[in-house]
Amino acid sequence: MPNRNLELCMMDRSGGQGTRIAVVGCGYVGLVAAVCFAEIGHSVICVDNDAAKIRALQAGQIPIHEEHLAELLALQSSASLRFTTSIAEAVRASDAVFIAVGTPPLDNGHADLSFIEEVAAEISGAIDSYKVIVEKSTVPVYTSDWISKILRRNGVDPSAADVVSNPEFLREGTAVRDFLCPDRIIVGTCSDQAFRVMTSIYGPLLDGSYYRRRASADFLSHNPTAPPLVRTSPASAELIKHASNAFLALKISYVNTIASMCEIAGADVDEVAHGMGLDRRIGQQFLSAGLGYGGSCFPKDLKAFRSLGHEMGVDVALLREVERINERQIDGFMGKIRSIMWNLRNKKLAVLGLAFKGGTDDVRESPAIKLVRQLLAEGCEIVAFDPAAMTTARRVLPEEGISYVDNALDAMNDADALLVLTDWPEFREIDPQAMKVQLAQPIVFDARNLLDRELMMQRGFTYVSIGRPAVEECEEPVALRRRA
Ligand SMILES: NC(=O)C1=CN([C@@H]2O[C@H](COP(=O)(O)OP(=O)(O)OC[C@H]3O[C@@H](n4cnc5c(N)ncnc54)[C@H](O)[C@@H]3O)[C@@H](O)[C@H]2O)C=CC1
Ligand SMILES: O=C(O)[C@H]1O[C@H](OP(=O)(O)OP(=O)(O)OC[C@H]2O[C@@H](n3ccc(=O)[nH]c3=O)[C@H](O)[C@@H]2O)[C@H](O)[C@@H](O)[C@@H]1O
Repeated sequence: MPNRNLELCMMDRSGGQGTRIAVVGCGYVGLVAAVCFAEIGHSVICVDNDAAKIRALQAGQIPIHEEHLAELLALQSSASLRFTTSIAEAVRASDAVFIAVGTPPLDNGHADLSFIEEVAAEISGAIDSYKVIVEKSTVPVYTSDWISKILRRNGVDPSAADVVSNPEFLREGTAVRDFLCPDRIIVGTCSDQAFRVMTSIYGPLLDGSYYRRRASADFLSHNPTAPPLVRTSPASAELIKHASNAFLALKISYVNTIASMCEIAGADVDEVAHGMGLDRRIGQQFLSAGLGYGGSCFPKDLKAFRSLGHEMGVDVALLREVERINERQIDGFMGKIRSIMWNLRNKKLAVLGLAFKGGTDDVRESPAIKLVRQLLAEGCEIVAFDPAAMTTARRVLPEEGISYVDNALDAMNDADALLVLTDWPEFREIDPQAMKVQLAQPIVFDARNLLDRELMMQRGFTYVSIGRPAVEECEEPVALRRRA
């Protein structure tokens, strides 16, 4: 059967001109989207109301740590990608306007949509020809209806703009690859005209031409395949995004519950998760037990989704339980630290990892930051290292009781124990012998099951991880030192 979407997109791209795109919001999503749209052949203008950020971007500096973003930005010409603080200028210069501003949580759990409203109102004033307004930010169902209402209230003729929901599924740390090689592209719209513009924008991915052009690029996944484009109603598209994030969070809380059972049963959660994940209906991904999920999205999106369900009168106790399990992970890990270290006051602890996950400088809702705060409150002395998140961590952590060093081994120097809190792959490469030389006591708490448990056991460490039997040091009694 002919692929109608593909035909449409090939028709649209026959001139090879690309689409004129504006992206509002130069954050983790907006900036990645803007650079990637330019990379696949469009002419992009990216807007932010943070003038310092725009100045940095105009000078070729990337304000976030994201693999491959800088090299991709450097590949774009000033004609294919430019930056401005003016929404009006960007709207006039484009056919599609992507809104990628933040949607942080309000105190009551709902998403704060005031940035979206502000931007929609500003866009309205600049509409001078037909535009597709694309909701890229994660928003509750019916937000696209509200955006349409805002446009109309600000005098935009209904025939002059269509609002489309096109949720984003990229992950920080692998954002470029995720954006360019997505599992699916969701386009929620009732308008055929808007749908044609969207298929044209994603055309180079849908017809595979972009993958052929960049055949050996290391920022693409190995053997990328053209993603399916799924057309839905706007409401379904909005729900797909929230429901996907909630499901992934649910998987993590589920495996963390299984990890607690493994600890009591003397089983190994990594083995259990592997065995479960081989069932294709379950899958291997998002079954890593640990400190729980963090980041700028899962915690806030779960809250927003639950608040929405509650408002709809739907029983969302399942989602509350996912959150409760997640919140308990930090306390559970604190308990493990106490059970080995006894008193925490004046203990010197080396911390590896502050970001909410490996591969990013983002510390928003980072479980590592939450744990460090608790340790500091209990009187520990912390020496921390993170390959990318030290600057962002300094902004949110207290100044007292914590110092930062430039590499992992320096953090361990004379420490009573090592804590691995973020899954940076390079932490896996640290030589256990070198660790042992540095540490005052060979004690390791691995909150991400990153290190090789067998090896740690062979090398005589006291090694505590998640959902795996603890290895108690047995060569000599642990003589925990206290500092004055
Ligand atoms: N961070 C992630 O991995 C993902 C985030 N999302 C969603 O995308 C949205 C954006 O998230 P992030 O990029 O992480 O946020 P962010 O906070 O990194 O970036 C938002 C940007 O919007 C700018 N902004 C705010 N108000 C503005 C205005 N009136 N005019 C122009 N610029 C304005 C801010 O200055 C900031 O640079 C959120 O809804 C989030 O849930 C979706 C998928 C992945
Ligand atoms: O909406 C969003 O913002 C994004 O949220 C997540 O992406 P991200 O938050 O960047 O990172 P993830 O890789 O999903 O990790 C989230 C948290 O879960 C934790 N996690 C992840 C996987 C796992 O198996 N176990 C686990 O504890 C991570 O350490 C991290 O703290 C989703 O994976 C993206 O699809 C989505 O677009």
